[in-house]
Amino acid sequence: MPTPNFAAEAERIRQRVMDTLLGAFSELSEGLLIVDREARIVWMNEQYPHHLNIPDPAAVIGLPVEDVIPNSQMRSVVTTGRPIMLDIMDFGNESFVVMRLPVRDEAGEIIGGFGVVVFDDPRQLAPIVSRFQNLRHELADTRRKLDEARRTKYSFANFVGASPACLSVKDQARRAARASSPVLIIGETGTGKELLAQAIHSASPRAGAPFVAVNIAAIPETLLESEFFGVAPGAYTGADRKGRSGKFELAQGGTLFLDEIGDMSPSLQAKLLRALQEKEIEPVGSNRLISVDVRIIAATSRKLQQEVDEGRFRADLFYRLNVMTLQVPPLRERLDDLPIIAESLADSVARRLGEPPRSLAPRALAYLARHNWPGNVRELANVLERGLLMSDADSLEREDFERILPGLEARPANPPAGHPRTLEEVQQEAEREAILAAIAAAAGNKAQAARKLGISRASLYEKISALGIAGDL
Ligand SMILES: Nc1ncnc2c1ncn2[C@@H]1O[C@H](COP(=O)(O)OP(=O)(O)OP(=O)(O)O)[C@@H](O)[C@H]1O
Repeated sequence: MPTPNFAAEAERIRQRVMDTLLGAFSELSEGLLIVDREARIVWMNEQYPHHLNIPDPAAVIGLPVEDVIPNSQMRSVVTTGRPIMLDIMDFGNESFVVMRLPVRDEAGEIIGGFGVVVFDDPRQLAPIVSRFQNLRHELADTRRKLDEARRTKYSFANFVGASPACLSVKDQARRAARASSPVLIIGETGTGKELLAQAIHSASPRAGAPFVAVNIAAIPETLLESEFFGVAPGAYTGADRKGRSGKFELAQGGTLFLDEIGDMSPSLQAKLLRALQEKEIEPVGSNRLISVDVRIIAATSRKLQQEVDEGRFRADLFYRLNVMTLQVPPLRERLDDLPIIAESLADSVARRLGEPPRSLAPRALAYLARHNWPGNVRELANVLERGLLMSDADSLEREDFERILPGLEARPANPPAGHPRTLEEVQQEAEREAILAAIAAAAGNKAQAARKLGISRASLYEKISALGIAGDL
């Protein structure tokens, strides 16, 4: 229990601190500043003008604080009434550690605020300041990389191919670039859907604004809504505490590419439809609507019309997205394009690997044309990269690819599109394609592929052996 003596002494000390604190700060601190409730400078201690390179201290009285200290946060303190207990403030080449507090009158009304430079010599705080500066540099670097990533890499020139099917897709894509309505790109995995989406964006009037891609199949369902619409400050604890912009906001003025739209859950489909109709989004945990001006390009490797017919995809969203539709043919249906795509990919892969360029022997190309290419152009790029790494010769030969894709000579050459086949052949081909595509999409994980296909792992293995596709995996 404090004695009466102690209580009196404590009160005396408290009173003295209250009376002299500001004076002590003023003497000890290299900077003390007082502003009124409009954030105009009311007073500064003697030392501060020297640090701020102010020749005539009297001349700054009455000026808005930012006119004198551009990075000052005093206005926020007097507007919100919230103190900023510790902050690093930059001024020219110097960094000060500062504390800012609001000042209230007897009735509790804010009448102004004061800011104190707690440390003016960053050397005293070298470890903290250098960590802060490193973090800031890392942040600037990450922002720059993000901006680069949001710029498109591809234009129509990168979509290689001269087959009638390819030329027709490119032609439609060019037309889509001139329009502003949504685009739906349908095609198997690796056929170049994202490449086309980027090319459309780069040739559109939105080219100067961001291109933001979201792969719906790659993001857990529980995170998709916040990924799309953002999070309001305070809605979550932890890393999202401060709030975060969603992909819609990040794509403001530009294009949002929604890959694997067929994988979207019904509840998110409803929210996406609302966002497209109203041109407004509501971040998670907020009741504020944000206007968005975003062009949607959606892509799917599923038969979306069938998903609609079977009730898995909303018809109204489908019609909204299906305004301009591009059907990208699989590689096996435009084998005429294989040599020119392979040449172009071999060059770019060699450049990326720092390898000398190689040619592709005609027999090698003929051998590659026998493959079914369930992973399409992406798979072709991967096979060429492996071929390049395995051989030092100037020209890649059929034998190089026999090692990577064994057993193709035993298989009949791919029939030209439209070649009549028996129903059994068609069924087997469809199963073969679905299985290879599912395994490619699951990056070789058979359990995951079986789940996607809706069959057990055992029956997946049975089918792989019955269809003779083990060599393709
Ligand atoms: N016609 C083409 N010419 C040159 N490169 C192509 C072509 N089509 C696709 N590619 C290349 O193949 C790779 C896969 O393309 P992309 O990612 O656009 O396919 P996707 O259809 O979006 O695949 P997924 O559905 O799996 O996301 C990329 O490296 C792309 O540059």
